[in-house]
Amino acid sequence: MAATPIKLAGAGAFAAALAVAVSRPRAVGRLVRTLVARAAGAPVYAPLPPPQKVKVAVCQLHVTADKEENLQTARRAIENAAAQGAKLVVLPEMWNCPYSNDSFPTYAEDIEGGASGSVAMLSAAAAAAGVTLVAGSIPERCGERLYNTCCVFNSRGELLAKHRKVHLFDIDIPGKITFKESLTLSPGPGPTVVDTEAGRLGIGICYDIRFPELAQLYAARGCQVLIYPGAFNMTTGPVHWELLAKARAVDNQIFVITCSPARNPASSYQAWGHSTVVGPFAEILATTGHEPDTIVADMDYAQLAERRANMPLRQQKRHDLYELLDKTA
Ligand SMILES: NC(=O)CCC(=O)C(=O)O
Repeated sequence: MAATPIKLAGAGAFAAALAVAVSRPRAVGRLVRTLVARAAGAPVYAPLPPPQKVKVAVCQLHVTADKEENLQTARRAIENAAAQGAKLVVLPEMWNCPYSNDSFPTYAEDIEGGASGSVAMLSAAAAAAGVTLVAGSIPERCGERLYNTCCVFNSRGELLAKHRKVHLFDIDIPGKITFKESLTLSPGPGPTVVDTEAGRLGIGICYDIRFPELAQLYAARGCQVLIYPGAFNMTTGPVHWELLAKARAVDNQIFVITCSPARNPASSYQAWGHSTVVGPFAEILATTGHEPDTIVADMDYAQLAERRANMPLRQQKRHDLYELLDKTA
């Protein structure tokens, strides 16, 4: 006797689930993908935090061959950013050493081992300033390999995540610029999404910005900001640096931050500079030239929903014609 109502309730629930599945196939697809990812042990991200405003400071640092000096410069910049009210602070690519294959092995540090002077300073500085710190990048040594690695700290100085540059900068424009990071560095294993007090961040390093799929993947995972510490050069910088930041922003209707070292005439690699904060309508919120500088911008995450409602690109995508395939979810 007791079995009948249970069976009926089961049939009712099945019918209801079938009705939802038929009327909302995409929602069901998302649910299935989430369950599969969870079963495979992949990280499953919480829904977006409520809209909030975040003041970001982007520190375009003067980088020299003197590592101690670079550490002090970075620490002062973090303090200065916090004094201006920033809750999120961003540093440039390779801020603790000259950007060169000769330097990477010499300046590399073992991040996991905890012996790293740069990481100890960054952790202490983030905690003292009470900021979320996207700490640019430094050369990381891990066993036999070197990586171009960005560490992210919370406001207690805890290391939240590490992004190892996924796309290595190997280019040859004869007579202009030739660089081959792969001579010394290994590519990182995949994308890095970090939930922080300053929002959900997707991290890329410099050349990573040229690959739109990585940015799309971050947007699909609910990132509010894409952050690219980078050191473009005097050939590609003038034509591509701002264009790429705006392109990633407008394609994904998302905030984009780029942070470069300042140009140093004494350096073998001349960085383009021009660190920039871009809004989700591809509008420049803050930018600078090539000198050492800290720029500050207010990001209002409510604008993400607003821009996406005004121009509903996500809903208008033709999923029947093309689809982003996230192989790491
Ligand atoms: N450090 C880099 O990845 C430089 C990338 C760059 O300059 C480019 O044009 O791309």
